[in-house]
Amino acid sequence: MNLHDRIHQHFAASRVAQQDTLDLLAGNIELAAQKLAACLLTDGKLLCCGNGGSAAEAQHLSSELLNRFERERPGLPAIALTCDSSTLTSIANDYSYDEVFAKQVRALGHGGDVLVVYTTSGNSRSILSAVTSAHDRDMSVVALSGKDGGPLAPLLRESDIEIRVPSESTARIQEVHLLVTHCLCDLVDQQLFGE
Ligand SMILES: O=C(CO)[C@@H](O)[C@H](O)[C@H](O)[C@H](O)COP(=O)(O)O
Ligand SMILES: [Zn+2]
Repeated sequence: MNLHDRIHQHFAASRVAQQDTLDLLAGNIELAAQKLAACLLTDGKLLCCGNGGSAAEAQHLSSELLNRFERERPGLPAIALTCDSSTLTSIANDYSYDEVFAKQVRALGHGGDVLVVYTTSGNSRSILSAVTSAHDRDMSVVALSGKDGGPLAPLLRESDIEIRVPSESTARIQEVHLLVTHCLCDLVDQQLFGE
């Protein structure tokens, strides 16, 4: 296939992944936005994490909340657990990489906070540990995932929300995660600050 055709193929596949996700998961996205707004309205905060491209997505969400999304409004409390290299390297060095987010969740998380995890596979052990720590702290979880949900899916509780993008492609899942993230930001602003 030539380069031009490959570009068309990428855009077409991304559109399909977006539409499939809308058809399947609009209700879950709405529920997740309601959970995040309820958390923020009761003085809770969001802790966000992911690996690789998903680390960038976690930081994208926290920065839209801490700073602003599309309108002028006060900053909202969200922390990306992916940013402090001293903390990340020391936890990985002294314990294991699997603990890099979980230890921060145990230190920073309180009941009523929400952990937002991004993982395209549901396989990343650092994410599984973070979810277990969040449950230990009486936090609930919003999981943006994909593929078959991996071992993350059965770990989630009834009160958690999974937004599992129906695709097998890491790149496509990440692209849809970003769109879902922007939806969540807009729906949070709408619930907290109105039109
Ligand atoms: O961005 C990409 C590929 O698009 C990669 O960096 C990818 O995020 C990394 O391989 C991650 O470690 C994958 O983790 P996960 O999504 O399976 O939890
Ligand atoms: Zn990527």
